[in-house]
Amino acid sequence: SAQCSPAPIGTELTGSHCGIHVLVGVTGSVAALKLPLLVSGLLQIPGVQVYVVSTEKAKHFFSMKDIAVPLYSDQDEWKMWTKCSDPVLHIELRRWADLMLLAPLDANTLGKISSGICDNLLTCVVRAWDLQKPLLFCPAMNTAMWNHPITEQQILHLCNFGYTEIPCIAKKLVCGDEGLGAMAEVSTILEKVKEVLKESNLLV
Ligand SMILES: CC(C)(CO)[C@@H](O)C(=O)NCCC(=O)N/C=C\S
Repeated sequence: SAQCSPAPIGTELTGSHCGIHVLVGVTGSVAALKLPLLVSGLLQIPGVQVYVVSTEKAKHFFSMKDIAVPLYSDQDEWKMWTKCSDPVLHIELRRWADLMLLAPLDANTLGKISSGICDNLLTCVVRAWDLQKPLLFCPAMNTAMWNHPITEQQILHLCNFGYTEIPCIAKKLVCGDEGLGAMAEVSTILEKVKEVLKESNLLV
């Protein structure tokens, strides 16, 4: 589809827009260091435009200068909304997105989403998510966290909402532990996104 300049948030009325809008949610796993790689890979899918929503903790793992697309975080919500007639950022973002990709999804945010906690911009977007739109998530956490029984319970909750898991893989983790908990490879994530975009008739 024709390359169209991304309309700034707040001017987006609901209804059709050109391009495929992918919203990447990034949380505080060390796997967030892969965000620049993931974003540039997504931008190579024809017609895809990317916005990023980051938690505060995630920002420790990448540099904003390595992210060539708009990145929103908690303060943007409050900068944009000062009076009732102002746009609400997490609602504008849910309207803008055709697909949401939570990569990496850390243990903390997995827990919040599975129980409906929405105490920051990212979890508010997810809490308001239109379940007719695809939401993919890539768990990433220390092996000991992964092995705790609550992890499987919470992932099952997300799958029951209709979200798609891109399973973690076994690796020697940066903290030296060996085992499950590493985020899926970026190439795997990109293939899954393309597959889902085709299934949703967003990508030909
Ligand atoms: C960072 C990367 C991608 C390097 O290959 C890999 O180790 C990973 O996904 N780790 C995420 C697991 C994690 O958050 N560990 C936190 C403490 S061990």
